Amino acid sequence: MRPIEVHDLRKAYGQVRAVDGISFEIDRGEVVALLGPNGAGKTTVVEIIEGHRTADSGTVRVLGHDPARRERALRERIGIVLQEAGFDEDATVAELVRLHRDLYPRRLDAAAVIELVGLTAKRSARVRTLSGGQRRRLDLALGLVGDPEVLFLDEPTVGFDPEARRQAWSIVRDLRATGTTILLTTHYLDEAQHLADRVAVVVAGRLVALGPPAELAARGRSTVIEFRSAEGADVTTLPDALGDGARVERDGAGWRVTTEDTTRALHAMTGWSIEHRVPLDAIEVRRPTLEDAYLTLVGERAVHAGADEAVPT
Ligand SMILES: Nc1ncnc2c1ncn2[C@@H]1O[C@H](COP(=O)(O)OP(=O)(O)OP(=O)(O)O)[C@@H](O)[C@H]1O
Repeated sequence: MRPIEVHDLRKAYGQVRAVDGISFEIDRGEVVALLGPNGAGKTTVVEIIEGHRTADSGTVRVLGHDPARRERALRERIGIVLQEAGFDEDATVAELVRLHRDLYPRRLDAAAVIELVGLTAKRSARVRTLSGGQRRRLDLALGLVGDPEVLFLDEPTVGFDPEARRQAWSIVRDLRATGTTILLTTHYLDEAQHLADRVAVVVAGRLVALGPPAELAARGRSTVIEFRSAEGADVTTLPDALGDGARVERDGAGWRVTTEDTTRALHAMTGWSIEHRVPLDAIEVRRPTLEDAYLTLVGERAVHAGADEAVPT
């Protein structure tokens, strides 16, 4: 038995098939990141696994229990770190952590957890005086203090400064090392790349990819060629010059070409550049990252589904 088992999960809201047949399992001590555009169905999947929503069909087991039954015996063994959990604003950080700790049979030391999330200096501060990032650290402390076997993290580092982010990542890695099973949602692909043993990409209620980040990034044999061009340069004829074997996309101040035939693409691009007098400034040829793979996956699915709302985030 694995700590999390999900089989053919389905959930519709009226006509919207929010979750449309999703299956996956997570091993003990494994970190899985759920990725997907806004409205893809991630929250619905996670909340069904947490026992906060009920599925229309399919089976879910968390530590062998059906979470829909909301048994105390299960709740005591899982930790949930939500965004914007409601707190008693007048309580202090230390009071809240201790109160929370008392709900669990397996407990960590409250002061140690406060230290772990970097809130020791704020331990006597009232919740209402905390900054946004400090509240999120408190969320994390409350999720950890019951020493959970399975931990759910909902966009755990939104609003964190870069140092706090690194600190949160290191906490997650330490937890994994002690055998905690972690399911997290994130829109930060670098976070998924750093933390996740496997990423699960959900688009329009379906799982379109599941695997280690490096494996997903290396899927296919494509290469990414990036360049900048002067303000107002006309790049409209470049796709024709490249033909069907390459994709051209705007990327911030520059352009990104994705191709499986690097030599041919570079040849076509330099020829086009000279002919049209558009210099390929800061040209760079690189292996695709998880972000490239994700954008390709989400872009393809959006085209297939005809869903113009499936915009990558
Ligand atoms: N309570 C609800 N009632 C009706 N429709 C809902 C409800 N909850 C979610 N939906 C719809 O189900 C789909 C999936 O929503 P969900 O919140 O699971 O997506 P998500 O991947 O978590 O999105 P985000 O990244 O924006 O948080 C969306 O089309 C959403 O509008």
